[in-house]
Amino acid sequence: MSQEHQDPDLNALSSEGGRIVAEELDILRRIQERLDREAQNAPGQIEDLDAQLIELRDALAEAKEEDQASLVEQMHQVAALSRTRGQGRDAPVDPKNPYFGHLRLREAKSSRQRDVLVGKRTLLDDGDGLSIVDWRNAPVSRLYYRYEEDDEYEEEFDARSLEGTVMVRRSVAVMEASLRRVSAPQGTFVSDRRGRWRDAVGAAKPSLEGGVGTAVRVPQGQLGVHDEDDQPRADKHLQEITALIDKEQFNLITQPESGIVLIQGGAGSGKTTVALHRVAYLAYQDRRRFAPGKMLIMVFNEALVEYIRHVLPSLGIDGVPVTTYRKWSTQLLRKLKLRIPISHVDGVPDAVSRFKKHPVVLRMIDDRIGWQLEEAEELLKKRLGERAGADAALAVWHRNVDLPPVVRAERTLDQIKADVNIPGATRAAAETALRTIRDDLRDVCDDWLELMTDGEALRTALREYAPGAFSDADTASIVRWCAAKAELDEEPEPEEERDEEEAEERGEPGIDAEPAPPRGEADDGEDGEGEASPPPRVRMGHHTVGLDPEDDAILLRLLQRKYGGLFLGGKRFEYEHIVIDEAQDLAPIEVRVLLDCATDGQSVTIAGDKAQKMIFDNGFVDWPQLLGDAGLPHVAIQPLKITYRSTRQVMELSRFVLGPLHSPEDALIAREGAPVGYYQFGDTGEAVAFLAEALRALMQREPTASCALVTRYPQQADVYHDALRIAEVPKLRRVGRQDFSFTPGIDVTDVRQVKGLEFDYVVILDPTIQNYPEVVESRHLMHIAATRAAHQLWLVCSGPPSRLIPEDLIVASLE
Ligand SMILES: Nc1ncnc2c1ncn2[C@@H]1O[C@H](COP(=O)(O)OP(=O)(O)OP(=O)(O)O)[C@@H](O)[C@H]1O
Repeated sequence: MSQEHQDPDLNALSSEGGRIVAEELDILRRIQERLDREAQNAPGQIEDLDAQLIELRDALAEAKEEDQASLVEQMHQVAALSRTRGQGRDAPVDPKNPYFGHLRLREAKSSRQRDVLVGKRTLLDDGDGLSIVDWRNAPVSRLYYRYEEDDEYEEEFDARSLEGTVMVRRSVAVMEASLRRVSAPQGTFVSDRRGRWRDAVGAAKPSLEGGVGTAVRVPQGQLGVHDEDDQPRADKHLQEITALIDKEQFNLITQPESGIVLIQGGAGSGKTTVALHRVAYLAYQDRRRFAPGKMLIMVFNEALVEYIRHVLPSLGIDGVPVTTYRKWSTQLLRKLKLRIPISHVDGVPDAVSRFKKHPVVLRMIDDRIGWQLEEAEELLKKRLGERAGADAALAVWHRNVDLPPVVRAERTLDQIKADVNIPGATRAAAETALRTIRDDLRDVCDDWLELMTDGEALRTALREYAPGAFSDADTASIVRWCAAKAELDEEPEPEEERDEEEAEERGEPGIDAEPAPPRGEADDGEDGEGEASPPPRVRMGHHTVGLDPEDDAILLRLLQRKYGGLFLGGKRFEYEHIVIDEAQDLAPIEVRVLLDCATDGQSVTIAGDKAQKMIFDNGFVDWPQLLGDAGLPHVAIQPLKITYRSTRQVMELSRFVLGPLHSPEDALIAREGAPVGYYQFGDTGEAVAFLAEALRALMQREPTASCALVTRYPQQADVYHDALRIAEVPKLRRVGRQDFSFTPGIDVTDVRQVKGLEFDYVVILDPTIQNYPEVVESRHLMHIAATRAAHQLWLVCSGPPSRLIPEDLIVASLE
């Protein structure tokens, strides 16, 4: 593997720069020679890691104290390597891009120096003092992410403390086997393709000290800030940026595996990136527990599914399902085979949707279960009457108080059946009562119907639990809409028809799982009933009744509360880790359902930003309140403070747009960039002419750029798209249904489509007073649109401008 075709030319560097780059070139050469050697000598041969471990352990037993720490660390690496072996994750180090970080450590006890490189795979030290550690191998990589050059470090390795000094800490970029950039505290040095090195002045990386450097100079009216040598990357999916992870991000990624980690941060601060790295980190720590199929990444919309999915393989977590709540809940409910057909109706009135997402529903469910249990007990007492042994039978029921209701009924039934001390007649009476109780408790469809259709109970709950949240008109609309579902006709339909219909609903061939008897339901044979036959499907006249989309979570929650979890094929349906991205847009009940799908220990990562709310009827106000409503009042919030995506200029505008919704105490840390452009026109035609020219020029100058033209409403996007197409703007796409291609070009879309995504350039079309009035919703929406821009933002307005736009920006444009 040769480093460069030509010898590197370091003449343009200072002597210190030259020394640093020469050192890095030498290290890369040594690593590449070793990889070459290993590839030639032992293709496919796997080191005997166990033997190495034993050898190291023996050496440790005899080692002098000053040598122990480094032996322990080596053991750690070998152990890590052997853990990942055979899992398809032991791919060799990629010689084209073997590592991205370099540490030189001097150990306190031995004063010995070693070079530790940080990459995506492990390469053990073969005696020349050079090794590569996997970034996920936390005790070692922590030194890289947490310490600066010249820092003294002290870290625990397997209960031993490792102390020393970080002599060198540099990040390096190796591309196609060539060293192209070295960032050190002394400076950043870059090389062109021909190996000519120079100092990079004003590196663009923002830091906590504040984004320094000068704004990019772009001629007025020109869209695009890149020159020929510095084109944006062509793949517009979320990038793998492990090399760039900062200390705070790393701390979040490496939080202990159990418990909830809440990642809050402004737009573009890396929340999604951190959440995905955390998944990769966990998978590395315990590959069996955190196997891809046992984790779940829940995102806001289909575009985000697509945006994120591509980065999973490079993080080593290919195969982790990425989905949206709606898709997940619908598929799950279908698999659970309730007697309600799981198909959704549109056009739910706003008040109904708001009600069904409101935490009041969680309270209503709890209340209902509470009085169901009271009624159950009454029934049991009544049936037992004054019989001998009635108290003993009741005591069994009481003993099981902590069990989920259905399980409680079943367990009590089983125990009483087996209890020979209770007289036979009493047992028989208890059994009959408990079967009735159990069957009543099991039927969550009934629960759902009654919860949603009992007008009086609804009114009382709204009054009591959400005073002021719903007007009388809202309440009337909720009761009316829900009551329509009370007219359900419970005629069972013929078996055949049901199967056909179900297959049609799914739009996919068979669902693998058998009808899932929730726990305890199947093993009931002894009492002569066997498995319950599926209850009748609910139909209204001849039409199958559709659920409101919000009903999914209600049904799932009912199942969880009744059965103590969701059960498929007799097995608990749960995940070892769940990521919830954009959590501010989920309802507390949805979050609650997800949290209860996590295994014990609740390993969950929640990411979100309250400034990027898009769903305004879910009752979200703030994290403590969401988590409190979802039953988790005490989760620490660790905000990310650095903006990586957008420039300071974009962020300043975005904060202005947020107005009172933005906390002024948050410092703005972002790199410098081009000024935000505001262009005012008399009508759309004029705006289109101006835009067409700018966009044609952009695509010619920067063919790999991505640009989003964002309107407030879809119809407006149609108008602009058609006009720009006629004006022959190249690579123009109308994106209306989340179907972004994540390739260079111009996407004309509306603001609701772009959430969570990133574009090189964003143009907000017609930020007028009508489109963005001074209300909370517009503030959030315009903020989301603006913060999608990585490099430059324009506002192109053909009407009276919104008050959310700073006055001086508008005035300046007129001068
Ligand atoms: N430490 C970092 N160094 C450089 N770039 C970073 C860093 N962390 C994140 N980024 C980049 O910043 C951009 C935004 O990241 P990401 O989408 O994860 O942020 P987010 O907080 O989820 O954004 P939003 O809330 O706006 O959707 C991405 O391009 C990502 O690669």
